[in-house]
Amino acid sequence: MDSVEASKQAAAKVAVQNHYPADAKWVGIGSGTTIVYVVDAIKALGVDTSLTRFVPTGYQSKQLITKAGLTAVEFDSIPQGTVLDIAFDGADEVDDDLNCIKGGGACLFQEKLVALQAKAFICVADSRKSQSRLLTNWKYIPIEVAPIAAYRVLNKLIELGSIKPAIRLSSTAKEGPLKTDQGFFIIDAPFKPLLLPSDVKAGKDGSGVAGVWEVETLARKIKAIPGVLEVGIFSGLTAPQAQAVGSIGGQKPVAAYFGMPDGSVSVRKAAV
Ligand SMILES: O=C[C@H](O)[C@H](O)[C@H](O)COP(=O)(O)O
Repeated sequence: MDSVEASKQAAAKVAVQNHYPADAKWVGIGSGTTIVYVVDAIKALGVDTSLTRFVPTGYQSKQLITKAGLTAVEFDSIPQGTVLDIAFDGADEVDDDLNCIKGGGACLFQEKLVALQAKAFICVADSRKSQSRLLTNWKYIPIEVAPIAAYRVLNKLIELGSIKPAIRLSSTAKEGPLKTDQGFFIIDAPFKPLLLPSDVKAGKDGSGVAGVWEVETLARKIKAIPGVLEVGIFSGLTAPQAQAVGSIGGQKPVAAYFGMPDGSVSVRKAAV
């Protein structure tokens, strides 16, 4: 196993040890390469999972759960009003405020539903994903769009300052756009690095002038374009912060675990 994979594995182990509730009834399982180590770590805990239902965030995630001998229940089959005890997922980039970019593997819509439905979302990643501001190392925002609206959305993104947004193509031999689990397209939209609210308070203009945006402002602008199903920015509140203001669900993780090159694990926690 190379050092990046080893760091993902180390982060997954610590995250699961710290957050997996022994009596969990409902657990969200994200998508990507890092989440594989989260499922391994849950199995390694040795707790009784016979009554636990694992909620996938797409095809790959469902296969992962099933192959591990765990019970998968798709999001549209969970009883109305059910709150997941916990949700684990990876990320493409995480900033100082725990805003995330997700969707590098084209699974962002179901991932957002699952994160929003959980009492807490825990992010697990390797050190490359930890950056002070979004779009530092990772260069684009994945956006899931209705195919019929894709070209119009591309133009609206250019109006917002995106630099050469593009419809993501299939990586298989079959030519044409990649299709998500919903049968939608993904547009990858590069933008300049995003600002935090603290940058704006400090006097930086995050209103999109010169194409420079504050993270939540840009997320809302993109989400408001007709034809956009979901945007791969997870921002705003964590679930406990949302609950404190009488709302259900938050998009941001309560904690992000990063596996470091030296084998250690670094944790970034949200303010309560
Ligand atoms: O669409 C994919 C998801 O958002 C993933 O969680 C994200 O891309 C991180 O994936 P990985 O763990 O493979 O870096």
